Amino acid sequence: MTNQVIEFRHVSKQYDDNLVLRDINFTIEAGKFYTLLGPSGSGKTTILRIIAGFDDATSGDVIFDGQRINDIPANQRQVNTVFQDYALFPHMNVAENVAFGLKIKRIPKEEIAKRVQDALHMVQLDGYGEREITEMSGGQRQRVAIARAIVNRPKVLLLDEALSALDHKLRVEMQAELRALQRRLGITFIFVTHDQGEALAMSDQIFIINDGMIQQSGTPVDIYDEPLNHFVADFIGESNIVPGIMKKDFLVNINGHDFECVDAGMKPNEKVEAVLRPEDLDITTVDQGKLVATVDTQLFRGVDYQIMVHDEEGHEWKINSIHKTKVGEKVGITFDPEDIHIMRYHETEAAFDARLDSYEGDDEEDER
Ligand SMILES: Nc1ncnc2c1ncn2[C@@H]1O[C@H](COP(=O)(O)OP(=O)(O)OP(=O)(O)O)[C@@H](O)[C@H]1O
Repeated sequence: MTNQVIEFRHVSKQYDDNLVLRDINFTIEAGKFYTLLGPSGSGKTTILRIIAGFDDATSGDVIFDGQRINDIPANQRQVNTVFQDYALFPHMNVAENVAFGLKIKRIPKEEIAKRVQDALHMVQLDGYGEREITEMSGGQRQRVAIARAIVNRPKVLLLDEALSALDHKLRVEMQAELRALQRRLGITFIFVTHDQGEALAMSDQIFIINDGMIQQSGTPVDIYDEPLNHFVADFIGESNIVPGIMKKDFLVNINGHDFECVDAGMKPNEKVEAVLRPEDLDITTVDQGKLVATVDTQLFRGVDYQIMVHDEEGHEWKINSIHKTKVGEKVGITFDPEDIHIMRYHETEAAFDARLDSYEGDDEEDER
């Protein structure tokens, strides 16, 4: 038996005729940091709400510590949730906010005082108990919300877009702090975000969700280096995704050119997609290049240049390079065989593409 704490078995969720989760299966182990990552409306919050007991699965089993909990009410589950807006009580001070749930459970006063103090210590708010919520900054309120959740000693802490109300600098600080807190507490965190950088930085394990389905699960490095499909390759990091033909093992044809690669096991002449990350491509001279291209735009970004080029067949490439070019200049593009990542081509991904295009048109404000 593993130290598995939550399992979803064939969980689906339907609102009227809208199927928002489609046969979700996963296991969550004790003591790890998980992230549910996906675009707005993909079903992340619905998964959290089903774990918390705020929503029912339409079908399938939700298992917690080996028991089916579909019919167990939220207040009897060993999970707590930190909401995006923190949901603190403005008329109570910090300690009263943290103590609230324990008072309802009629826990003796002395024990409440001790547990509140411990929880505030965990989130580095020692001595702030008497402060009014209105006197706390955004980052401090975030910590109060976490203290209020961990004071119940849950086995699993659910965090729904918990950092999105913070400005960029504070958000990055809180990412590191949350990660450190999870390690100190040793409990499972399940964190929901649509920010891929946040997910890569914080997680032991990421579940990529789109269209009510898990597209891929794995460590941040696995997902970045070995995206399973077009959606994941496009959603995580930046990429050039180009159609290709796998001529034979270790040889792929892209835009009419043959390139050595490190992938094998496809049928001869199988249609594939090749992913090349901009940071794995570089600019060289025309005669040294594996492809010849013309520079369209160049953007200085401090550490490097982001260069857009088009090759002789007219295909666009994005390249991150420390080498400066000139707009209109003819250059060579280089990369190594291991920089080409081959994915099987799935017809259905045309549908993902269409959805992604409409998603990219939204800005973050519209997503909420
Ligand atoms: N109570 C509800 N009634 C009807 N439809 C709902 C309800 N809650 C969510 N949905 C729908 O379920 C789908 C998934 O929503 P969900 O909130 O899980 O997405 P999400 O990935 O968390 O998105 P976001 O990042 O915007 O919060 C959406 O299409 C949403 O409109």
